Amino acid sequence: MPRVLISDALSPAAVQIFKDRGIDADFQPDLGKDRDRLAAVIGDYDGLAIRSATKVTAKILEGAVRLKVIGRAGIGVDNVDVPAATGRGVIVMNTPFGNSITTAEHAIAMMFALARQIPQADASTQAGRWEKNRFMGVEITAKTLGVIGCGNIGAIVADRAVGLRMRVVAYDPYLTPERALTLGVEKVELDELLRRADIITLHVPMTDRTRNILSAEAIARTKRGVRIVNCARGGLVDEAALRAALDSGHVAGAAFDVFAMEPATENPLFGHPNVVCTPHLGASTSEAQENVALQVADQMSDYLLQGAIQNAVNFPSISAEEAPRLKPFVALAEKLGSFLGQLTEAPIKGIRIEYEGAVAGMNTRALTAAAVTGALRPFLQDVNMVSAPVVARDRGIVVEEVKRENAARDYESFIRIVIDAEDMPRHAGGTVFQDGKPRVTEIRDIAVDAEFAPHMIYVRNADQPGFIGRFGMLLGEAGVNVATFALGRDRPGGDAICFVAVDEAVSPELLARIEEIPQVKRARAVRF
Ligand SMILES: NC(=O)c1ccc[n+]([C@@H]2O[C@H](COP(=O)([O-])OP(=O)(O)OC[C@H]3O[C@@H](n4cnc5c(N)ncnc54)[C@H](O)[C@@H]3O)[C@@H](O)[C@H]2O)c1
Ligand SMILES: O=C(O)[C@H](O)COP(=O)(O)O
Repeated sequence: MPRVLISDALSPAAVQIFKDRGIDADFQPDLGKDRDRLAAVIGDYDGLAIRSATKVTAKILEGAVRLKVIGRAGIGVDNVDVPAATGRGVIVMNTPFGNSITTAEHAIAMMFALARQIPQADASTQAGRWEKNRFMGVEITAKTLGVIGCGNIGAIVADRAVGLRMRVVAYDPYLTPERALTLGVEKVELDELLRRADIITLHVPMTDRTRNILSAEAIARTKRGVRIVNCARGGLVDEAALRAALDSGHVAGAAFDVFAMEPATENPLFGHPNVVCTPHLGASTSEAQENVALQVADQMSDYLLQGAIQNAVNFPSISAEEAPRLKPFVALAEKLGSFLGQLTEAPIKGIRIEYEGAVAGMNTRALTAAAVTGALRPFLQDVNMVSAPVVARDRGIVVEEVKRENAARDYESFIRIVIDAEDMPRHAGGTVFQDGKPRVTEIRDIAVDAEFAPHMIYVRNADQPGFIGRFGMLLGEAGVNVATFALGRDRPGGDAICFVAVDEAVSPELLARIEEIPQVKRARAVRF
C-alpha cells in the first residue's frame, strides 16, 4: 500500500480521500516546519502532500528514496526545488484553481482595508478611543486599479474591481487583447500602469523576471498617494524601498499578505501606521482549503495508483481515461529504448522516436519520456520518465519526435526508435497487439515478431545453414531452456537476426561460445 505524508496543515478531508482510495496517509501537519525531522522520515513515503510551510529542498530530496510525487495543496510551488525533484524522477503537482477566488477576495478585502484604514480604526475603537476625525478614507469607485499579472487570480480581482466601478489597467505580457476586452481591462505596459494606478495589486508568480518587479526605481515612478497590495509572493516588492516611500508619504498605504522572509516575525513594513499585514492568509478559507485538499489527494492517488498525471509542473498530463490506453505503449517505448540502449556501447548523441498510425495521436511526450528512460537506464539506474528528458538534455542528447498519423505499415500503431551513438545508429520498432502485449516487429530493418521477456539473447548472424542447430545445442548443453524463438532475415543468404527468450540469465561464457559459431557476427544478452 502506498504511503503518503501530509506535512502541512491541509484540510483533514485529504486524509479521508487517501484512506478511501486505499492509501496510507500519515497526517503530521507541523512536521514540514521541522526540516531535520522531515529529512529523517521522508525516506518512508511514496507521496508528500504540502502547503507553503514545508520547504522541499534538494537536501531533503536526497533522502526521499521512495518518493514519487509531491502534491501542493495550493498554487505556488516556489517552496519546492522542482529541478531537484525532476532530477530524482519525482512528479510535482499543484492545484492551480482551487484557491483562486478566495485569494482574489483577500486582495479585494486588503484594498478596502487600506482605503478605509479598517484594521487601524478597529484597534483604536476597541482601545476606547473614539477617533472619528482621525480616519479619513478614500473611495474606491472611479479609481484606477493596476493589476500586475492578470492570470487566474488577477483576472478575478479585475472582474470584481470592474463590478466595484473601478477602472482597471493590467500589465501582463501574456494577456491577449481579446481576453483583456472580455475582462473589461485595459492592457498597458508596466510604466504606464505605475504612472496611472491609484492602487496597485500584484498577482504574478515569483520568477527571475518578477523578483523585485516593484523595485525602488519602479516605486519612484508610481503616482504620489498610491496604495500597494501584495497577496502574491514576498520578494516581488522591495520591502525596504517601500518602507522609505511610505515614510516619505509618496506611498499612502500598503497591504501585504506575503513577505520576502516567511514566517515574517520581523519586517521593514511592520509598525508603519499605514500598513496592513496578514500572515499569508490569502488561501485560508474553509472553501478553498477543502477544494485544494480534496483535489491534491485525488490527483496524488490517481498518480500513485493508476499513473494518471494532472497538474504536474514537471511532466505532461495523462488523464485517468488515457492512462490504461497509454500503458502498453509506454511499456513498448521503454522496452524498445532499453533494447537499443543495452546494445549501445558508445556515448549516445541522439534519440529519435517515430510514431506511426493511432499512436501518433496519443500523448507522445509521455511515450518519448518512456523511450528515453529505457535508452538511458542501462547507463543510469535511477532515471525514470520524469527525470529522463532533463537527464538527456543535460548530457547534450538530442531527443526528437516524428509523427505520421497515417499508418505506413500493417499495424494500427507502430513505434520506431533510432539511437544515434558515436559508433553507429541502431534502430528497432514494434507495436502492441490486441492482447495488450508490446512486441518488437523490426530490428535493423529486418522483420521479426517477438514478445519481450526478462532474459533474452539477441544474435546477428549470416543467413546460412547450420546456425540454428549449433545455437540450440549450445543452449541445451548449458541447461538453458528456450521459451520463444524469433528469426528474421533481410534476404535469403543475407543478414539474419535471432531474438530468443530464455528462462534464466545468460552467462558471459555461454555468450562467448555462441559468438564462436561461424555464422554469428554478434551475440548479446539483454534483460527487460
Ligand atoms: N497569498 C496567497 O495565499 C496566495 C494564494 C494563491 C496564489 N498565490 C500566488 O498568487 C500568484 C498568482 O497566482 P495565479 O494562480 O493567478 O497564477 P497564474 O499563473 O494564473 O497567473 C500569473 C500571471 O502572471 C503573468 N506573468 C508572468 N510573468 C509575468 C511578468 N514578468 N510580468 C507580468 N505578468 C507576468 C502570467 O502571464 C499569468 O497571467 C502566484 O504567485 C501564487 O503563488 C498566493
Ligand atoms: O500559492 C498558494 O496557493 C498560496 O500561497 C497559499 O499558500 P498556503 O497553502 O500555504 O496558504
